[in-house]
Amino acid sequence: MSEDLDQRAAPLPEAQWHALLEAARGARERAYAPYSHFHVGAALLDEAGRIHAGCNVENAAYPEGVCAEAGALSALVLAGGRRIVAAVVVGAGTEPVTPCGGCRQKLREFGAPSLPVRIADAQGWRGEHTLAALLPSSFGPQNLSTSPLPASQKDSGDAS
Ligand SMILES: O=c1ccn([C@H]2C[C@H](O)[C@@H](CO)O2)c(=O)[nH]1
Ligand SMILES: [Zn+2]
Repeated sequence: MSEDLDQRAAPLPEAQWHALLEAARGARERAYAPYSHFHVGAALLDEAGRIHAGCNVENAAYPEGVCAEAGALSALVLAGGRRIVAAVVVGAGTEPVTPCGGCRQKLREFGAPSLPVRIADAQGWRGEHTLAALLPSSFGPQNLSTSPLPASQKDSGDAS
């Protein structure tokens, strides 16, 4: 196993998970969801150890609404991040909120199949999934000859 894969396999310290949870909860409080009333917050840890948060932003033209994960991803890219190391999504109700299909693909652009995605609600953690479990047999940057990823960061589409 390469050093790169070893690093990704190392579990994230709980203190960092907690910081991500707090960032996602804070973002969720800023959600603009007057139509669904379903407030979501997300936080992403990048390769430099920085946390980027986002909330869902709905629109009177319903399909133009943006998910919390997409907002956090934009913040990560704007800050110069290129890798997602860990992700947290915080929803509202009693059912855990996992990222929608579109967001799973968006996360795949900057996250390895081994990316851990934790789900939480007001009570606390509700589960952890790899991106590979959420998006099996995924299509990612490594599938294109124009992939922006260096060889060391490419890994097979479905490995977790
Ligand atoms: O993982 C999810 C699931 C849903 N939503 C948003 C989209 C919409 O604004 C509202 C209801 O689907 O929740 C997110 O932001 N992230
Ligand atoms: Zn989404």
